[in-house]
Amino acid sequence: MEPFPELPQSVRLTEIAPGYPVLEVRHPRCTARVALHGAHVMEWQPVSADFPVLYLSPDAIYQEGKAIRGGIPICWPWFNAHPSDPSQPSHGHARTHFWELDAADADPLGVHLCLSFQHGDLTAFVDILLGETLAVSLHTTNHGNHPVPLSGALHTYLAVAAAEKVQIDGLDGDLYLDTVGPRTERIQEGLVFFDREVDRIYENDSSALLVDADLERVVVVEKEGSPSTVIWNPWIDKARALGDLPDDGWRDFVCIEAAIANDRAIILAPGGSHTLTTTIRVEDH
Ligand SMILES: O=P(O)(O)OC[C@H]1O[C@@H](O)[C@H](O)[C@@H](O)[C@@H]1O
Repeated sequence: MEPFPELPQSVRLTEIAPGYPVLEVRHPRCTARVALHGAHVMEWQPVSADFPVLYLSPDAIYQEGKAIRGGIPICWPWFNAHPSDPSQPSHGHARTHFWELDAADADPLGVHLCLSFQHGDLTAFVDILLGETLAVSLHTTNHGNHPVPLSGALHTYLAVAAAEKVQIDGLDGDLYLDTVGPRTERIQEGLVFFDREVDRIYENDSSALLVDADLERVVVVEKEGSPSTVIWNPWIDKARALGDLPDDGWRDFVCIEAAIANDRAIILAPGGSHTLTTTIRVEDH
C-alpha cells in the first residue's frame, strides 16, 4: 500500500473488520461511509434527508474478494459476464479488490475522495464528491498498446420505503432488453413499476427519477458517459437465493445503474480514456 494521505477533520479512518478500512464522513452537509475495498460508497445521507439514500444490506460481507451488497458497487472493467471469458468474475474485478486512497479533502460544500485501481493495461481513478449531492466519476485510461473493450456500471442501490410501491420515471419510450426469462427487447411504456423480478438494460443516456411517495421524496439519478441504464430488483425468489441479502431485503431497494452494457461497450484505443459519472440528489415529492 502507498502511504496514506492526510485526512481532513470531517473524515475518520475506521476498520469494520480486521484489515478492512472504511472512511467515515461526518460533514455539515452529509454523513457517509466509503470502503477502500471496491472504492465502495456504502452509505450517504445529506443533512436535508431524514432517511438514508443508499440501501446497505444488513447481511453484507466485509471480506476481500467479496462485493459489498448495497451502496454503489463499481462494476469495472466490464458489466455482468466477461464478454469472452466465462471464467472471469461477473461485473469485473474492481468491486472485489482494495483500491488505493490517493487524496481526501474537504471544504464547506463537502468531502472529496480520490481512489485508484489498476487492472491489466487499464487504470481506474474514481472521484467521489460527498455533500448535499453525491457524485461518483470513474475515469478509465488505457495505458497499453492495444484497443480494449470497456463496459461497467455504477450499480447504485437506492433505499425505498417498499419496492412494490415506487416508480421510476424518465425511461418512457426507451428500448430495453428484458433479461428475466428469455432475453426480449421491449419498449418502455410510461413509468417502471416493480411487481416481479426486474432486470433490464435500457438504451438511455439521461436521468432517471425514483418516485417514493411513502418517503415523500424523489431521488434524481443523473449520469454522463453512460449509454445504458440498468434497472434491477431481485424480487422474492432471487433475494432468498442471495446469501448476503435478508429474505425480505428485496423490498428495501431498487437499483438504478449508470451503465455501459453489452453491445454498447466502448473500445478504448491505446492512450484513450473514458469517464462514467453518476450524480444523485434528493428532492421533495
Ligand atoms: O449479485 P451480483 O453479482 O452483485 O449482481 C446483481 C445484479 O446486478 C445487475 O446489474 C444485473 O443486471 C443482474 O443480472 C444481477 O443479478
